[in-house]
Amino acid sequence: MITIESLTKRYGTFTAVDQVSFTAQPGRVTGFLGPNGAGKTTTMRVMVGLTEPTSGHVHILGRPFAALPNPGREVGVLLDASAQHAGRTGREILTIAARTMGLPKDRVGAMLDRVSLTEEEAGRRVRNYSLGMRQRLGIATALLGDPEVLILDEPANGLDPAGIRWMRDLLREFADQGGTVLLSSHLLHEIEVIADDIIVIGNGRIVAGGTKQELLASTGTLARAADPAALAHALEASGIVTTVADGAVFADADLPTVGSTAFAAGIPLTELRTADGAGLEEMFLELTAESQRDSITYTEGAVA
Ligand SMILES: Nc1ncnc2c1ncn2[C@@H]1O[C@H](COP(=O)(O)OP(=O)(O)OP(=O)(O)O)[C@@H](O)[C@H]1O
Repeated sequence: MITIESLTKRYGTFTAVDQVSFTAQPGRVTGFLGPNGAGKTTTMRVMVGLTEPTSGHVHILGRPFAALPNPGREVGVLLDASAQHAGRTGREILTIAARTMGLPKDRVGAMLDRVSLTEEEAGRRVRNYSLGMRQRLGIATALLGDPEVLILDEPANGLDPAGIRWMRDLLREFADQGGTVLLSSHLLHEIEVIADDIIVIGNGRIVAGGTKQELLASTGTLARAADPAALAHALEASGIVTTVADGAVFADADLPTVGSTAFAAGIPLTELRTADGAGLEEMFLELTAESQRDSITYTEGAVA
């Protein structure tokens, strides 16, 4: 289990991560989705003690990373697959990591098998690896200590569709055995394919969260008004759960209910339609558009 509470990271006056809170549960794959620069890497670096937070806490298996007795055996981390020593072979990298963690040598061969790197590939220097091979090696390193928790930053980068399916199966198996997986991506489709739970971050703030089924549900209504906050407030006052993303209000209610509630509150709508399961996609597309920073509203109750 990973618990992030009110995490904030500022660089000077710039807030890279703003009051981020969420939980990654054991037995589940949690996807951390956000466009480039949203704050995913910064959040993950704070999780594993590489970046000091401005405020807030992260607990992994109930403790801060630095307080874990043998972090390598408890948390498998892949933050940058290209950061491996280019002059060493894949097998050498794993062997050194295994020695550092006090693991038996046969663990190296087992992990190479697990990530489908052949003998010949394991003997090649990493500088000659494709990005996909580096990701596989990075995942082998993360799995080496047989950890309970995996933290993987963009692990599907560079994998072809078959590679993404392979990773989905590997992470599924890991979670089915009770492990906690947190993986980030800037691609909605990748997260849809791999994750059970999805946390969406935009411009440093969490804008949505829940199970994949909840977030991709084909029910719900998208509405727009000149004052989206007032519309969201009126809907919430009628007991309708809403999420606001850059002017679009996603309401967990049918179209007539949203229309009549807005009408009763005297709020003219500029758009009203069934979300058609596109709520998450639409929200995400808007997040990826530029200059959204100050217009995203975090709605209490929309985040797991
Ligand atoms: N050391 C730093 N100093 C100043 N700004 C930083 C620093 N590290 C990150 N940032 C800024 O914080 C923001 C979040 O960056 P981060 O790398 O966490 O985003 P990300 O979601 O991982 O993006 P990507 O998908 O592009 O990797 C960016 O605007 C980035 O430029």
